[in-house]
Amino acid sequence: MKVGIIGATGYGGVELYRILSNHPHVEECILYSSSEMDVPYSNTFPHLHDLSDHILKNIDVEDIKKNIHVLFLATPPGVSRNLTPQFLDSDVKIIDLSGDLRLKDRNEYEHWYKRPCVEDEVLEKTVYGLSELNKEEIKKATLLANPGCFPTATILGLAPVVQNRIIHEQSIIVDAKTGVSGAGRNISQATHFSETNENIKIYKVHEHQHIPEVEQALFALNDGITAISFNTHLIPMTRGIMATIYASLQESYTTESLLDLYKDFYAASPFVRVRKQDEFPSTKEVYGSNFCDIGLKVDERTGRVTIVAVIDNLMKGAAGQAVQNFNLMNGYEETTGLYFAPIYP
Ligand SMILES: NC(=O)C1=CN([C@@H]2O[C@H](COP(=O)(O)OP(=O)(O)OC[C@H]3O[C@@H](n4cnc5c(N)ncnc54)[C@H](OP(=O)(O)O)[C@@H]3O)[C@@H](O)[C@H]2O)C=CC1
Ligand SMILES: CC(=O)N[C@@H](CCC(=O)OP(=O)(O)O)C(=O)O
Repeated sequence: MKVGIIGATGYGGVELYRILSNHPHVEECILYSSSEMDVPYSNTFPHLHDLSDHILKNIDVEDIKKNIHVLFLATPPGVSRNLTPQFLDSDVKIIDLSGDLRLKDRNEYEHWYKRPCVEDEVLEKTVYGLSELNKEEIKKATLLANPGCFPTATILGLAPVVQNRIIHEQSIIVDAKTGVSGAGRNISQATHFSETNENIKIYKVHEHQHIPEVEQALFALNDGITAISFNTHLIPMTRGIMATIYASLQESYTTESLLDLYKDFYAASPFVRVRKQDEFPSTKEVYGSNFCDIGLKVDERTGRVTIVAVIDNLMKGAAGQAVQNFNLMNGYEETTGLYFAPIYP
């Protein structure tokens, strides 16, 4: 299998390379850049010195069509919208890590991403790639939208109680935190060391582009879902997302019964680990891995449940999940090249 990565010089791209260069079914990994051509990849990433002899290639669509079986787009929003349609007449399977193809309603995309949406033909062919909810569809996909980092943690944290109508659909509040690598490799004032170190900042208040993605996925599980409250915070760490989720219970449930429900719901999902009673996951416990760990506790005083879901934004939130989808799309075991322990401490 020959794979290509466009955006290989970014954080999502180099994480894809880390996994795919050790994947047993990948014979060749070709790396593309729109800004650095014909130079060794290890010039951009010296930590790959002696490990990679790859030379960055120019993005030539016709050449990719001839040489690549699966193409990963680890590119900023707006790039896939232009590139993906050019592959519709080919056999190349596309896995897009950006938000360009995730929303089925083009008006929602244009509202939240503030740019024109891809054409309908592309949206219709695209499968949303959260394997814990739609594995069979993913197996048949040729065009795949890899979920966003916050939506991955939030949807996995909520799916069992939403689908089983255990919570009041209008009561969902998501308080999410992310490490700085979620903003990509480009330098900006918001991610500058002096702005992030010893600091915590809320951002995109009520305006985060992941809100419609979470609502779209939850609505597919339960048509009573309306608008959710969802906010994000930037905190001084490199990797990791924690979504702390609050919702009101329709009836009284014990923590134990909800944990059992989650364990059943995710019994066939190798990358979701439901924690024991009174054990809550931290981001370090999934660092560098493709796991999503979930803990929860019922608050009997308020009739609400607190659910905590953690992921590594570059793994289960991006590259790891993209390879999980790659495995399913190509008939490999879902865990191939991905089932390893987090880096700890
Ligand atoms: N970082 C994260 O945790 C997550 C990111 N994502 C999404 O994944 C995508 C990649 O994110 P991330 O790796 O963090 O971003 P980065 O900014 O780190 O990297 C993006 C790469 O895209 C390439 N690029 C930029 N413009 C173009 C263009 N016009 N055509 C082709 N390539 C281009 C650049 O490489 P070059 O200049 O060499 O072409 C750059 O290295 C984004 O859409 C992001 O929203 C999703 C989930 C989590
Ligand atoms: C820290 C930080 O800025 N994180 C980004 C993550 C977004 C992302 O990954 O973009 P997609 O829309 O392609 O999923 C954010 O909150 O917007």
